[in-house]
Amino acid sequence: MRADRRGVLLKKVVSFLMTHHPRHAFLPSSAVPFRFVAGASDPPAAVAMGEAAGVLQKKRALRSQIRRALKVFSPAQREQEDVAIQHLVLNSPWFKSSKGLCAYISCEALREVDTSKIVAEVLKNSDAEHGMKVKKMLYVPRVEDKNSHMRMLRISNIEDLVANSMDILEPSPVDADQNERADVILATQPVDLFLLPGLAFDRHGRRLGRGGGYYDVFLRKYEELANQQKWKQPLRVALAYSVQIVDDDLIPMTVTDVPVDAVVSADGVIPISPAALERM
Ligand SMILES: Nc1nc2c(c(=O)[nH]1)N(C=O)[C@@H](CNc1ccc(C(=O)N[C@@H](CCC(=O)O)C(=O)O)cc1)CN2
Ligand SMILES: Nc1ncnc2c1ncn2[C@@H]1O[C@H](COP(=O)(O)OP(=O)(O)OP(=O)(O)O)[C@@H](O)[C@H]1O
Repeated sequence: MRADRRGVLLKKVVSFLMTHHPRHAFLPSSAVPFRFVAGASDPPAAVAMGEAAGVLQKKRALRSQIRRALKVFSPAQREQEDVAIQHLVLNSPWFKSSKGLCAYISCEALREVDTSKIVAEVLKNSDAEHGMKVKKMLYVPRVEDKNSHMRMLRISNIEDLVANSMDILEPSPVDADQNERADVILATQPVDLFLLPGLAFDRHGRRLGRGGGYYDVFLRKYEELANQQKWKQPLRVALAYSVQIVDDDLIPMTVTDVPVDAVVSADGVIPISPAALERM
């Protein structure tokens, strides 16, 4: 196929997906689900992998800007927002009704929105002593290698976590009885909620992570699994301090970047996708 015709065809496909694909139609950017555009030779690999120099530079600059803003963010304000965000999550119907979730274990040094209260609540509810309550499955990240490979492993106790080389708490691959921990990708039951970290977010669902690609790879993999299994897609909910919510034209999105359905900040929940508008 001639290059110009190929371009027109690609534009048509992209335009169709932007208006017809239910999970991504809300995002007016170049973020098209990877599997829809990764044809035999369309588009060129460099574009498909989204690593154009300009994009990389823009992402790096924005990461530095947000890191600086987080550094000067006052501890009192941070604590107030941590309390408000966790309160919003813990009291929301979509969290209360959740049967299984993947959440990050917040790291103080990275100045991430605190998840300790949420994690404690989920673990408390899955404790045998609280057998009357709804038991939620909790999966948390474990970095396996530097090739953007992260697994989400099930924990049932806060003691299941140990600090890794980056000083982030993560589960050991085996539990106290030397049994392999359940991996959410191999689980027979779906999760319905992801609580996501990141550096910057906008009101259209764009998300900028720390640059490892760990979450983008994982989220895409889980999306494919849910489609294969005919499970409902989990809600992707980002937790953000006020200084992490940026204007709409600042976060560049490429085909591998996965948008979020909603953002929770201290000011409230911002539902973005049709799924979020329906469920939140
Ligand atoms: N709490 C938490 N757990 C997580 C993640 C996360 O973002 N937060 N991850 C999500 O991927 C994975 C780990 N990836 C990470 C990627 C970068 C850094 C980090 O320390 N970044 C420094 C800059 C390092 C550098 O570029 O020299 C930073 O962002 O300040 C940490 C974890 C899995 N677990
Ligand atoms: N599904 C994928 N398949 C292959 N490579 C990917 C995929 N998703 C992201 N990557 C690659 O990972 C690298 C980091 O991507 P990016 O800068 O978007 O990460 P991030 O969103 O900041 O990090 P994270 O996803 O961990 O929060 C890039 O080189 C990107 O092309």
